[in-house]
Amino acid sequence: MNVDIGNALASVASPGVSRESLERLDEQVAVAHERIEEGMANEEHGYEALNLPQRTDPDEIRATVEPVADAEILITVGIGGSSLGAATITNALDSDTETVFLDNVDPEWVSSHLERLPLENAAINVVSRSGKTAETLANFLVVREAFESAGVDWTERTIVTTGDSGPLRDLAERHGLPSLMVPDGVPGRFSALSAVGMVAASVCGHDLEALLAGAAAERETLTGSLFDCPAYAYGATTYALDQRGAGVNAVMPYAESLETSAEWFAQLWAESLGKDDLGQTPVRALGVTDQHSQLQLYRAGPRDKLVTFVTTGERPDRSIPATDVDELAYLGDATLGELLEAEFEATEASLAAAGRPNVRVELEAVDEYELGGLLYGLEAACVLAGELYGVNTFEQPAVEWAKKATRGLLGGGEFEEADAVAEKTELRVER
Ligand SMILES: O=P(O)(O)OC[C@H]1O[C@](O)(CO)[C@@H](O)[C@@H]1O
Repeated sequence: MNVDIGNALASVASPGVSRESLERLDEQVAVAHERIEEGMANEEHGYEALNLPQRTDPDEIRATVEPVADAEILITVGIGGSSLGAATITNALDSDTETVFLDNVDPEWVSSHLERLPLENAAINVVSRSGKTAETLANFLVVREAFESAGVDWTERTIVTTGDSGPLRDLAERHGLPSLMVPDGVPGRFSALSAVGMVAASVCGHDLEALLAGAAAERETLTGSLFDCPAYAYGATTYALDQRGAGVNAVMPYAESLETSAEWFAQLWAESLGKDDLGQTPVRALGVTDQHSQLQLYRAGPRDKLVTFVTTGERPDRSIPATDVDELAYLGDATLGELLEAEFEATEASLAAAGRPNVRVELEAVDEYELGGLLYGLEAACVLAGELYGVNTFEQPAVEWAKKATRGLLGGGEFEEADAVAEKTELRVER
């Protein structure tokens, strides 16, 4: 990926970061880079994620998924990092395999999928690093029952990716299910380039080697200066802007195929950096659509935002039929792709003209190589930002309270805070 941070400089935007500030910050980037390299060399928890390009084994993944390689439909049961990486990859690329991601326990939504899908042509990709996430296990039990009701032997259609212990590992061993390991030291939101994200990619027929090659090429760009490394330029610029008041980061890919990548980024950024009262709020946006939804706020609302555009280079285009409608004469013989590109450039210029900081993350295409580079590059940017914030990038303790309260409310274990949930303050305004 390439990064253009020009529209985030103080000379054009407020909040903005001066070139001199970035040069001073570059000294911290160099120190942070040393720490990152040390963490990678020592295979330390979290930093290990940046070693995935050489750790992940495509042959092992392909061999494991071979029993379901013919699936016309792949149902992935997981949540957070155990779903979003796989969804980012498979939603970005064309495949003959239909993918469904059950990453919520909305009964109507789960039932609507299971009732419409021909389960005899489907496979189950159940993913959980801990192997005990309530939503994933609950949905898996529901999906398994649906397969049984349809007379389909789920044990012949299920791939498991989990840690070396826990309920899901036990289930895989008990039923002799094909399984893969979630690599040690890799938090879920950093695991897209492991089996966690690549089992689905493999079943969909995508080029695993190209995904890893793109990531490996991005790994090679990690140097001690933000001026030589796109990932560090992005991580350092977002940090510097947050320090100057841009507490919101709206990620706006100009491609439907990359919409899920903004959802994946939201977890990566929020769960890694949102600690000790610090962190930048990710917003999922989409170009051109959110020009008609959120752009008003981005251009004229509070000066508390960075907009991260993601552009995609040349892609298949489609012509717009000629028209005699006078108001549309400006379209001329433009294509849809040319219209989208013009809208992106106009929106980028609109924010710059209004002094609103924005950064362009550029892909050359939407293919496995570029996707691997994007995933890796944004992960490296996040690790750098975490070093600059001084937070523990790779843990997420704040999510545990609600999990324990949920178990308490369902009677699944002693949890004094469950009473606090029951005693919540109310001021109901009823119709
Ligand atoms: O892969 P698991 O263990 O099911 O966890 C799913 C998700 O839940 C979290 O642990 C947060 O609760 C995320 O960090 C993780 O990606």
